Amino acid sequence: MVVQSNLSTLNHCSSIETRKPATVLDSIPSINLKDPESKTHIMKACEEYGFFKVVNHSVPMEFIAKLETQALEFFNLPQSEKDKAGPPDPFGYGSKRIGSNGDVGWIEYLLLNTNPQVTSLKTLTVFRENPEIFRSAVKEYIEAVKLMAFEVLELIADGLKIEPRDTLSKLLKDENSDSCFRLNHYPPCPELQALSGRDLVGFGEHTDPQIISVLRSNSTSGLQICLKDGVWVSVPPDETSFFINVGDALQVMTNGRFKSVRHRVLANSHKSRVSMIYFGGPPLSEKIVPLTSLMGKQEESLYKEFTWWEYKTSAYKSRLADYRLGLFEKKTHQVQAIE
Ligand SMILES: C=C1C[C@]23C[C@@]1(O)CC[C@H]2[C@@]12CC[C@H](O)[C@@](C)(C(=O)O1)[C@H]2[C@@H]3C(=O)O
Ligand SMILES: O=C(O)CCC(=O)C(=O)O
Ligand SMILES: [Fe+2]
Repeated sequence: MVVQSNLSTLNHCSSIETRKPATVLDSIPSINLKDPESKTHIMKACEEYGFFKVVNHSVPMEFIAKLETQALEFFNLPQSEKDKAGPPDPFGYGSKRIGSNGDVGWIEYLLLNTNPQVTSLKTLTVFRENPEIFRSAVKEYIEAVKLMAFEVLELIADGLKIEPRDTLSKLLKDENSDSCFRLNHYPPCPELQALSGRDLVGFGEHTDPQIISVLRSNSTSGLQICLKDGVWVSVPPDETSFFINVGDALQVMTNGRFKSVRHRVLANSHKSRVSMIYFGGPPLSEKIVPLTSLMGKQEESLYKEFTWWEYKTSAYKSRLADYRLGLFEKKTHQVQAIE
């Protein structure tokens, strides 16, 4: 990303009016994975926020640090080098444009497929420029984070009293799981101060379409989540912990008991933010339906039946801020919602 130092550059990105300073959410549920009560806390967090922090996890800090160094090494390459790994299709290197439907942000990123059988040519370009070190840093990080995601999904299954307890995690363990991985870099934006009263959007508001996302960032703030009452709150960064987002697919599988969390990232005027996110999705052919054992006797699904492929195809045609699940809700419930 070429960081040009003039205000006209900022006109290409969206800016939003925000209350300054934004409320900082110091009550973010923090789940200690080693706590025997963690499943109860996770349930509350998923129902209240669709979001929580994970501490006392077993992902080695060394893996995290190594990948962050590699990511920065990549993002510090000359623009012409980075462009060789783009444009994203959706995998590969992207700058300022997010997705292919007109969304923009103060960001550059690498989007990678975690399924080694489908590594795209562009991804290979990234690795060829920085051969084995980058590739192995990505691999060891994803492997460790996946284990943590499985553990979290098994605790969720326990909390929901779903049997077997790998009902959810097996969707991510499947060799055909349609998961992906993203390295985001938000360069500092000193001109931001001139946009008095406004904030520059790094990554616009959205929900993640998958089952869960596991996010780790450096110590630069910027992430905000939207609470049930529509208020946006800042999430204090914590470089040693992970943040979990409930995704749209998990909202459907719990028939709306859990809500996917709306979140966004605002640019920072003087510090760069680096984040790494694993998006755990099911195999493309998987039917995304409420889990039978969760449904009450008379309870009906709020959603039409669809496969992950159908949802993902539709999601990737949408704009970031769209309410993607709307197209898959049963009409009767939409009418009820309006009444
Ligand atoms: C604007 C878009 C970018 C996105 C695909 C989409 O059309 C709508 C969903 C977006 C999102 C959000 C979560 C993840 O970052 C992502 C990789 C995903 O699966 O859905 C992105 C997509 C993307 O960047 O291509
Ligand atoms: O970069 C971040 O902290 C969050 C980005 C995000 O929400 C995403 O990539 O889907
Ligand atoms: Fe996201």
